[in-house]
Amino acid sequence: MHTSLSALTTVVTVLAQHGPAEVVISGLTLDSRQAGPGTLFFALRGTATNGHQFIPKAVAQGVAAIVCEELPAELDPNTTYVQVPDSAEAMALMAAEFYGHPSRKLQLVGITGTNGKTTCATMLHKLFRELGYHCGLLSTVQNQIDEEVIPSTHTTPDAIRLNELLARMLKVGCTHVFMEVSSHSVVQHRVTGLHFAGGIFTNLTHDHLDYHGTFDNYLKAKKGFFDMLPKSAFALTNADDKRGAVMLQNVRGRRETYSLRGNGTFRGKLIENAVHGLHLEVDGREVQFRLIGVFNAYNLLAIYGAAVLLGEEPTEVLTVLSGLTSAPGRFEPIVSPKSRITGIVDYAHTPDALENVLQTIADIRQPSQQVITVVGCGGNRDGAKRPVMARLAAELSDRAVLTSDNPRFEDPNEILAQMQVGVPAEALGKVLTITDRREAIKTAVALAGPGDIVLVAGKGHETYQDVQGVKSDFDDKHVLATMFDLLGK
Ligand SMILES: CC(=O)N[C@H]1[C@@H](OP(=O)(O)OP(=O)(O)OC[C@H]2O[C@@H](n3ccc(=O)[nH]c3=O)[C@H](O)[C@@H]2O)O[C@H](CO)[C@@H](O)[C@@H]1O[C@H](C)C(=O)N[C@@H](C)C(=O)N[C@H](CCC(=O)O)C(=O)O
Ligand SMILES: Nc1ncnc2c1ncn2[C@@H]1O[C@H](COP(=O)(O)OP(=O)(O)OP(=O)(O)O)[C@@H](O)[C@H]1O
Ligand SMILES: N[C@H](CCC[C@H](N)C(=O)O)C(=O)O
Ligand SMILES: [Mg+2]
Repeated sequence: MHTSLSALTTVVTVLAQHGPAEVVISGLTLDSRQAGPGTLFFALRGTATNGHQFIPKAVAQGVAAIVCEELPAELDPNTTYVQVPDSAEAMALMAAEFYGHPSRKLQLVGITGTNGKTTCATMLHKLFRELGYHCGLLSTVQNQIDEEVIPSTHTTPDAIRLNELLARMLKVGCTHVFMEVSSHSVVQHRVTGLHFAGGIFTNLTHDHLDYHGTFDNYLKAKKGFFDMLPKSAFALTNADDKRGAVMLQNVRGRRETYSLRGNGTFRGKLIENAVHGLHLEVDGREVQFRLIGVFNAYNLLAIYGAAVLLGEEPTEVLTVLSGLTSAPGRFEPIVSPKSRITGIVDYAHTPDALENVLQTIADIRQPSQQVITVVGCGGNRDGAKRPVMARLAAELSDRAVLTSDNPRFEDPNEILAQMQVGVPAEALGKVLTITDRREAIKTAVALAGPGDIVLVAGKGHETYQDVQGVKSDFDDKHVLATMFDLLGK
């Protein structure tokens, strides 16, 4: 792929330009370590470091051009420098142009919200595959082109990777793409310049306050996605969420809502939430689904609403949707062979998700079943979640084992100390703290009697534990199965 630099600079505000005017660009990068001859290097102001300091390195590696906010004191005469007001924004706009605006030729649907993005995106992808379409998926668990799996490193990729993936999807004949839009991606301009056919809002609760500073900023980031939807797009929001209505304020897209309380465009009514699945009435039709939990009733309504807004036939959508399972690591059961202990692996890593999952278990359990919860909180992430999640685990379970979940560059025992602060005095007796996650799961399984429930929360589909930047193999599902076996359960 080749484009002239001048074709790319037409889509951004250029404050100043130095060096050769006519340059051929054969690739884009935001990382000097990937920069080489023919590439256009974007110097981004990061949170850990400043990409501008790597400009000399990129020049030494022979890049064709540089986009930056500040020009270096010394300019290399053979390199073109383009000064812009915002490198991240320019990168997104230029990446969309470089890859030929694939989003304009696809039905691109973005999903934002604190919880439920992966569930909705993955199930929409499965649904549209079953309906006979070629389609793409961009999600926390993995990216997909039809059934081809492309590993993902972020919930929402950076703007270059994003446009590159969309272009690949378009090239192989995809018509629809379902993607998660994280709050980080909105603030960092990863989705700027994309053309969406629709946006979905799931809910907004506590997460990522370390990054956004305040809840209001977090809301603004999510709202920023709805604000960029074009007039032709649908803006589908959860009418039952406190922030659902805010998301629709002043949007250009068509305003649509879903609700379990009877006041949405798409209406659901909960008939039964049982261990074998949800029984719902959706727009007057009774349907049995395989997913469990009231929170999943919301996800199912959002998926159904989006599919109908994309032009699909409601009855057909419900028929297919009723047979689908959720995304990997979302309320995934694994039953021990002898003692029939139900292990549940779930990606609940926010207070709201943990509360919902524990409430769901409370709704479907038999009185004789004890609930034992294993949970930790990630390092280098929002610290304010820690005491709240420990409190919820202690209050809503019969026993809780607090443990580690990707400590990253933090001391795991310090994270655990912050969690313990949240455990109410009267619940201290039922809470254990075991730093090693494998030992914690083993202890929970050892504590479980026949028929009991062991919830292992926080990591879901993840297959690693990140300690000091080193990711070692760790899979909650696998560890649970191993412990069932080891302990003869
Ligand atoms: C906090 C955050 O979002 N950070 C993202 C951000 O990195 P950063 O701002 O820290 O970058 P930096 O390390 O300061 O570097 C600044 C610039 O210098 C460049 N650089 C750096 C070193 C070098 O030798 N040469 C060089 O050119 C870097 O490539 C970068 O362009 O930009 C990078 C490039 O796009 C991302 O990879 C990185 O994601 C980090 C790894 C991350 O963990 N992000 C998480 C928090 C995240 O984005 N999560 C969301 C939401 C999760 C969810 O709830 O689902 C997601 O969408 O995944
Ligand atoms: N609609 C919902 N409301 C509240 N909690 C939910 C909802 N859907 C899923 N959850 C809970 O949140 C967890 C994460 O769900 P999911 O992966 O779909 O969310 P996400 O928004 O993609 O998360 P992330 O921000 O990590 O990408 C699930 O394992 C479940 O515990
Ligand atoms: N997308 C979320 C995932 C958190 C998952 C949890 N296992 C952790 O590592 O904190 C984040 O990056 O904050
Ligand atoms: Mg996700």
